Amino acid sequence: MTTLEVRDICVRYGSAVAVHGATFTAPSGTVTAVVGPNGAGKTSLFGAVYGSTRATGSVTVDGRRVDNLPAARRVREGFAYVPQGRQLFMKMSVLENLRVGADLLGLGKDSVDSALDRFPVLRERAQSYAGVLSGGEQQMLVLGRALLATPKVLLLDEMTTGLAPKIVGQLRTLVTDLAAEGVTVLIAEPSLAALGPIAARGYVMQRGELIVACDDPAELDTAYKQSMGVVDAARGN
Ligand SMILES: Nc1ncnc2c1ncn2[C@@H]1O[C@H](COP(=O)(O)OP(=O)(O)OP(=O)(O)O)[C@@H](O)[C@H]1O
Repeated sequence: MTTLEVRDICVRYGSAVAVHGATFTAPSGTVTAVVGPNGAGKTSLFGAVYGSTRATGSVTVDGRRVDNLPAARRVREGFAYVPQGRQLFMKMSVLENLRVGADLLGLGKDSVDSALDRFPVLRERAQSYAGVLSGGEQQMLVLGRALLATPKVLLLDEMTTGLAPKIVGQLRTLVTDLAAEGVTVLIAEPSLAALGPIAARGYVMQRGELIVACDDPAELDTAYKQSMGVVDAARGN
């Protein structure tokens, strides 16, 4: 069981501060949400946790510091990241995309078979180019690739953007299942509506800071709307 502890993360791009002293905890077996508008700093924060974005502060998994490790080493420590924008090899087949991912991670054929077991639609389309898949199928392929190494900590950046409600429902079920299997899931979305009820807890991010922490999805939704000025802070509706 993996608890992720993130303390005092700062990300700077030149003189601009994108993340300012972000501190949070993500326990295993739960989905922890980070919600905030575009430009709030969610992607920069996730990059800092995964190790692909230069940052200061500490990242600890089950008491072990990993912030001194580059992203490639954090992958070996059980981190996986699904970035925004589905970065796939569009002119390679589904199978080739998974095989390349497995090769990069030094994993065998079994890992590819397990990924295809989890996503039957990808098995059906194994020989299709990634570029001809629907948006939902592409997102499943990116997720399948991220799951090849059976991660302990899974970072999902705007997983549902632009997808049909049916696909969003399937992805929510998958994420809930992964958390139930003990994966520490961290998910960034511009609003809670996309997540539905799957996040047991979460944080509101605004202008580079985590401004509210909530242990309850309804509370998080209200806090987010209040932070955006959508509801009256005093009345909470
Ligand atoms: N590589 C970069 N160089 C300079 N500034 C950047 C870079 N990446 C992000 N920023 C800036 O940092 C701030 C936070 O961006 P970030 O992408 O982390 O936010 P976000 O909440 O993920 O937004 P979005 O949902 O639009 O991706 C923004 O002002 C953005 O313009």
